[in-house]
Amino acid sequence: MYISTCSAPGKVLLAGGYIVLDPQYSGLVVGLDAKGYATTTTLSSRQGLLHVKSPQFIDAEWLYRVDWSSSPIRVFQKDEKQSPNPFVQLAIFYILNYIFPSGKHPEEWRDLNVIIQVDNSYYHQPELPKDLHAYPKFNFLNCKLHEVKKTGLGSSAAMITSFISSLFLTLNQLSDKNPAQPQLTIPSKTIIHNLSQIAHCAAQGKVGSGFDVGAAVWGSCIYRRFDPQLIQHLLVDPTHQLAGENFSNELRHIISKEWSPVKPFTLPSQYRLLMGDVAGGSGTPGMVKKVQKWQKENKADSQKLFDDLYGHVSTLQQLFVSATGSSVDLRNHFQSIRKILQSLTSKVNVDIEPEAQSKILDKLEAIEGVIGTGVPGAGGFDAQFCILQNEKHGIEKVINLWNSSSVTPMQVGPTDAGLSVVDNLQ
Ligand SMILES: Nc1ncnc2c1ncn2[C@@H]1O[C@H](COP(=O)(O)OP(=O)(O)OP(=O)(O)O)[C@@H](O)[C@H]1O
Ligand SMILES: C[C@@](O)(CCOP(=O)(O)O)CC(=O)O
Repeated sequence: MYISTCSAPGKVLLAGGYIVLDPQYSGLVVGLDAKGYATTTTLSSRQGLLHVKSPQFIDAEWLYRVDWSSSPIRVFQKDEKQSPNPFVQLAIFYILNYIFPSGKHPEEWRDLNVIIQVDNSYYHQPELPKDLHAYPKFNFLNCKLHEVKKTGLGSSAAMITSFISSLFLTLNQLSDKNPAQPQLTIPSKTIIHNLSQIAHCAAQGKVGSGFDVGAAVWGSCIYRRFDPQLIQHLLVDPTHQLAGENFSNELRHIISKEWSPVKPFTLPSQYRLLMGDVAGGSGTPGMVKKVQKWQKENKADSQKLFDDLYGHVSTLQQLFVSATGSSVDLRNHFQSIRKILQSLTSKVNVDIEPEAQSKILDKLEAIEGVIGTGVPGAGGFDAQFCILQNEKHGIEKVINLWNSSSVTPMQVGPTDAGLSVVDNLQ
């Protein structure tokens, strides 16, 4: 029996929302120590079955059957009544077609059991009962997956990346005559990154910037989008998974390339990143659509606004990376970014920095030691971020302000580590 657990970090796009969709610009992404985990165990049967379970939710269990007779291999949900999970189904589709390009039922195949777990910070948690000191590491949320309130840390990217990674390691162990301890090397991480990006785009039905998958594999980074044309022809729909005869070869060809290298990034240790959950969440795809429509209709105005925005985002990146920026410089750029996003909010008429969030962010900025605040990524009602000097006094003031503003301070911090093998998941 083989068993492997992988973990992938969550993300916060501190600066670069919307512009990061265009490869001429880049975004500043911090990886978070809130992680998604997947544990794959081999079974003794070999019927072409994969049993996947997400025990933090009601009815989150899926049984898949592999159809080895078609080319490419297809993956069907056995119980039609169970609500589909295209992210999981397509992750299986892409990894199997990558590992078994010949399409024949492989001799070494063993049925698989996969458990998905994610850290509590990904989801808004109910208030802690008085008699409980803390929730268990993977709290049972007593609701269905589609009903949960997300905080915006990138659950689907962390899930899909850790899932593909643990399947990748287990299937390689099965194929290997002398299997060693599973390890993630840079080339294997590149393969897992590329497979995860394709599966994630196919499940979302569109090619996003992919910074969340980038952070899930590489951790904190300066992220530049890959060319969407690279993968467009490899996106299949979750239900039929129809593709040409040569699909697996094309997939392997594209997967083996390095698409767009990320630059690693570390938040300097004199600063602290805090996150506050506003129990909202936001509909990123709808917001992106509205911004893109406005862009098309207002070419000159939007070009200027995006260029101005990137001016501040790229200077921030340089100041952080070179460690040359004074806190006053950093603060000025963070404030300018907020101003531009506020102007985008009113031009597009979409809540990128909603008034309710602005009020709290303004108060945060008035606290001594705070250098930057905002609603990350697409904005809206996702959790707020606050970067400040790593000093007890200021941190306490931020926490007190959040507590008195119905914002819940979150138990998350930055991590530079990306995708990892976990030896002992408690
Ligand atoms: N714990 C989980 N178990 C199984 N599937 C999950 C889990 N978390 C996320 N998913 C899959 O990802 C989908 C959510 O994807 P969606 O793109 O809406 O979230 P997201 O944008 O990553 O969230 P966030 O707001 O955290 O960035 C779910 O419908 C499900 O298919
Ligand atoms: C608006 C956008 O640039 C960022 C979305 O970030 P988030 O999912 O809100 O963290 C979209 C994208 O990059 O795919």
